[in-house]
Amino acid sequence: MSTLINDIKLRKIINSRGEETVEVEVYLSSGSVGRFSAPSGASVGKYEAKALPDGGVDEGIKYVEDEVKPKLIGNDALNQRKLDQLLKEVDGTENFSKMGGNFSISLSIAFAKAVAEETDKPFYEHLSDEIGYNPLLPLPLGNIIEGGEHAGEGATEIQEFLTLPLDPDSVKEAVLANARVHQEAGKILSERKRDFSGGKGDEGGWVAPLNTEEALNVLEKAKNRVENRFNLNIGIGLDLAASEMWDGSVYRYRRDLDKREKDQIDFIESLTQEYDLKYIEDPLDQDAFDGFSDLNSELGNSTLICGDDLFTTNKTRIKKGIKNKSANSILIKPNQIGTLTGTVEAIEMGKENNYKLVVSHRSGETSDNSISHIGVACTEVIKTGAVGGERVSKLNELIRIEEKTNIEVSNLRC
Ligand SMILES: O=C(O)[C@@H](CO)OP(=O)(O)O
Ligand SMILES: [Mg+2]
Repeated sequence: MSTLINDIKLRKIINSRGEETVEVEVYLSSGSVGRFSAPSGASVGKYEAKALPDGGVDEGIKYVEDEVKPKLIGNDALNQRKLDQLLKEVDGTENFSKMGGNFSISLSIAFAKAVAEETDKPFYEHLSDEIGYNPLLPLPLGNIIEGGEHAGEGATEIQEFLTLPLDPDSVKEAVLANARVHQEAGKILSERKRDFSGGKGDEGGWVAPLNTEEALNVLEKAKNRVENRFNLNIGIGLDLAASEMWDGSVYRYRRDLDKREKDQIDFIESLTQEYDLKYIEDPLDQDAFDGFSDLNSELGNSTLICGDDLFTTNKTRIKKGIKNKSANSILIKPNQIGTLTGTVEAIEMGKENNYKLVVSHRSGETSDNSISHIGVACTEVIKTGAVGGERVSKLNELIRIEEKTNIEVSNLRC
């Protein structure tokens, strides 16, 4: 076995929005190879790593070829922590703005996947051996109706209307359930709206001219049909991506009234009562730690209150959230923090404080399925859409892992 880094290849590819991104391959001297390609967000938190340098993918490739690669060749890929530290030091900025967080995360995950291949383990097994949690298949959050930054002006203001099977017998049953809710919602929308054209948003959710309650009614009807037909228990969730709605004094809605922070909190509490919401992501702006705490203390006993832009997978921000009791759940997006070590540190901090972890895709995805493996190794939930090639590449990987192993599916009895 030889885990010395022998070569690194970088190539420009496109993501699901047709935007340029990077794919990295790390070759070990044994011949084993690890590959990762980075996704990009549309609703980007202001505290995330900068995805690409100002000059885009071409500048990133040149920078990594000239400045980073020579320092990596010859190192042992087993030293994940040391390599990730090296990436930070070479870049030298707080947010990977020189190299681009998409380059650093691609290198970082590709190191780990090369070692996994060399040690003959699936990536999830390599990770869980390193980190020490029992592998479990994460419950999938499916995107059914989509709006906000992921769709046009005519769509809902709220970014994601989601479903979460709560106690499925298998991950396969859960993946199929979300896909069926998506199909049923499509049928309901075609029946009730003449101005629904069948369009979808960046993550495959339906795009329709609905206000928040109308969208939730469609979602509820669709999920009830699937629950009854297949005897399942499916929760409803929202990602409000509220930083995108916040203009500094109010949350802007096109079809509902604009809301000050207190009104936004009341609105979410009343929606939670009416629709029994089980998952609420980014209900408030990314700096509203106190407003998050109010919501968490009201709803946190029976609903996951999840911080995405609030935390940006960053342990300093997560620490602040824990101190303030701002949430009970953390969204994990590896490219927000730029290294696998940073990702694992965020996860560990969450686990130590009994937070639920949700590993997540980005709206501009590639067909890479590494986040499925991160989910199996260390998160209870995975958010990666319900349909669409770049989404199902991750969901189908979970089905494959389930079939090949006796790993059980997570269970959120809430
Ligand atoms: O807000 C989010 O949670 C994500 C993924 O759904 O969107 P984006 O990748 O555009 O940030
Ligand atoms: Mg989000």
